[in-house]
Amino acid sequence: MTELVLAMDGPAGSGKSSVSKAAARRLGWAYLDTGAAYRALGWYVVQRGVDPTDAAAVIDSLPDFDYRVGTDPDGYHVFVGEHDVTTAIREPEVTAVVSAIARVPEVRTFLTGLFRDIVRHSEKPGIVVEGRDITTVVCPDAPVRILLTADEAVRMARRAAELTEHSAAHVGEALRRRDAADARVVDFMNAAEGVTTLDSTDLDFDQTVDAVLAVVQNVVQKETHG
Ligand SMILES: Nc1ncnc2c1ncn2[C@@H]1O[C@H](COP(=O)(O)OP(=O)(O)OP(=O)(O)O)[C@@H](O)[C@H]1O
Ligand SMILES: Nc1ccn([C@@H]2O[C@H](COP(=O)(O)O)[C@@H](O)[C@H]2O)c(=O)n1
Repeated sequence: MTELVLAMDGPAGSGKSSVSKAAARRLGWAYLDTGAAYRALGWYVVQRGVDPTDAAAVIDSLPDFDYRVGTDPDGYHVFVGEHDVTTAIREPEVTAVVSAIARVPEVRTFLTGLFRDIVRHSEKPGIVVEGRDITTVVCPDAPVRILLTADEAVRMARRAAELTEHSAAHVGEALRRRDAADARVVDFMNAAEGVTTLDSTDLDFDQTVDAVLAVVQNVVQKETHG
């Protein structure tokens, strides 16, 4: 049973996945990427020939959505049924439809239940859970809650630096469009009460991971020494 939850939210490209994974590795904790589930559902409905903007049809797909995700930061795999979709869910075709899936309230309720189950059944001493509504909806009582931000231009530059066949302008525009659509559903640009904002604009990757671990350390010390 997991003792400690580190909840992390932030906009696209802020570093949630990579920083959470590295933090989980350093802490010896589990790691849960919640965006992977929204992406996998997007992949699944497209495979079934369902229009991702047809909310009723998407809801009809939920009972057969057989989703499994690894929580080991070193052995991370995403399955839908027998299909390993770890790579496929990162393709631009899936990224383009995921916000339409994520705005359906029934989808959010279904996946939130699934995330809470995974957290409950994790056997590591702690778990890092990252997404858009983890600090506010999925794990609002987590002892450590962080909003990871970075200036939009910096996030775009980091994304553009990744190997891709698309131009920096295209990558940047897609990121901005997705954030705008997602922000209509959940607020991940402003920290809720009690959530620590960590701005990584002027930090490199290792400094950002160190800053996350410092927040965790702080909370653990307070819990231990009162
Ligand atoms: N502080 C940092 N300095 C430099 N590069 C960083 C930093 N944090 C993250 N990165 C890099 O930025 C890119 C985006 O990070 P990542 O994929 O973790 O973001 P994300 O918030 O999970 O994005 P998305 O929501 O789109 O999945 C990656 O290439 C990552 O290595
Ligand atoms: N808690 C979450 C996590 C993700 N989403 C939606 O999924 C998309 C993909 O997320 P990534 O973190 O992999 O980029 C994201 O754009 C959201 O539409 C969500 O709604 N809530």
